[in-house]
Amino acid sequence: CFDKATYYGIDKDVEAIASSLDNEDDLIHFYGGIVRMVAHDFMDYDRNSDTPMGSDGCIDWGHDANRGFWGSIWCDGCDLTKVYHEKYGHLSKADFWIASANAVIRNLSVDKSLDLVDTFLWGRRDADSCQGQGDRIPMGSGCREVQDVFLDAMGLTWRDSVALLGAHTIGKAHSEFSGHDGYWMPSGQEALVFDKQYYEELVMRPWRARNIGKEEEDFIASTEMTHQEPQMMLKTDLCFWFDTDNHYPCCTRTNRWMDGQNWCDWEEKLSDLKCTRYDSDSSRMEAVESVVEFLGGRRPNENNDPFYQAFSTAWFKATTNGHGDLKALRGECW
Ligand code: HEM
Repeated sequence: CFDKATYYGIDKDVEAIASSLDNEDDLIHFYGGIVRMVAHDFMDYDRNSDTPMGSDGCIDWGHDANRGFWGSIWCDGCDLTKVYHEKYGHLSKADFWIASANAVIRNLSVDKSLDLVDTFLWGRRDADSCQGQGDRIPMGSGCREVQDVFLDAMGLTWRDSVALLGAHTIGKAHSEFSGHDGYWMPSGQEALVFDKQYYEELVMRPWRARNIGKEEEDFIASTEMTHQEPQMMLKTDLCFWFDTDNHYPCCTRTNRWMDGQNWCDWEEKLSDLKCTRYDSDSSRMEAVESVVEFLGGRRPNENNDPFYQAFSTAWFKATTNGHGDLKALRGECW
C-alpha cells in the first residue's frame, strides 16, 4: 500500500536531507541529480524493443552516460539510499525515485505550486538487470537524438520533449561527469528554482558554440568571459529554437561587441557563422511553437502555468510508459 501520508513523508525526508547540506553546489547536485536519475530511468524506454525497460529502478551505474549518480545521489552510504532502506524498502526503487523527484520539483517550484501528487501512480516493479540501458540514454548531440529517443522510442511528442527538457532549469553539468560544464541558468540561485526560465534563456541569451570538434560540443553564453561558472546549453536544448543539427558550429547573435571584440569570437571566430532558424514547414516547428507557448505570453511575465501543465502531462507519460497496471495513491493505508 502507498498512501498520501507516505508520499508526503518522502517529500519531507528529501527536504530534510537537502537542509543538511551547507554547500550550494552540493544542494544543486542533490536536487538536480534526483530528477536526472528518474529521467535516466525513463529515457531507456523503447516501445519497439523486446526489452522495453522504462521506469524500473534499474540504471547501469558503471556506464559513462550515467556518471554522476553512484557515489553522490544513490549508493550504500548515500543519504537518500539510507532513507529508502530504513523507511521505504517496501516500495519499489522506481516508485520511490519518482516520488523523491516529485518532492524536488514541488519544493523548487514557484510558491511550491507544482504538486504532482494527483498524477502520481505507483506499483512499478524493479528490474534486477538492464543490460544496454546506458546505450539508450541521449548524450546531447541534437534534435535527431531527441526524435529517436523521445518521439520514436518513447512515443512522446515534440511538445512533451520540450516540456521535459525544461527540467534543465535546475541543476548543473559537471566536467567530471558528462564533460560539459556549467549551469543552464545564469546563477546557482536560479538553478534552484523550477520555473520557465530555461525557455527565456534559450531565446533571449546570446549563445556561441563551445568544445567544437570534441565529444562534448555544446554552447556557452556569449556574455561569458571568465569561464569560472559558465552558463551553458547543450545542442539538444538549443535545437528547440535553432537548427543546430544542420548548422554547427555557430553563434546565435553575431552583432554584439565589447571593446572592439565581437562576442562570437572569444575562442574561435564564429561571427560569420550565425545560427539558423527552422523553415516554417519544418517538422521541428512544433518544438519552436512549444518554446513560445512555455514562455507564457508577452515578456516580461511570471506565467509558469503553460510550462507546469505541459511538464505534468509529459512527466506522467514518461514515468508511466510501458506500465499498464499502476494504481493511484490510497487516502490511507490500514
Ligand atoms: C535529450 C535529453 C537529455 C540530454 C541530452 C541530457 C543531458 C544532460 C547532461 C549532459 C547533464 C549534465 C550531467 C552532469 O555532468 O552532471 C544533465 C543534467 C541534468 N539533466 Fe538532463 N538531459 C536530457 C534530458 C533530461 C530530462 C528529460 C530531465 C528531466 C525531466 C533532465 C534533467 C536533468 C537535471 C535536473 C540535470 C542536473 C543534474 C545535476 O545537477 O547533477 N534531463 N542532462
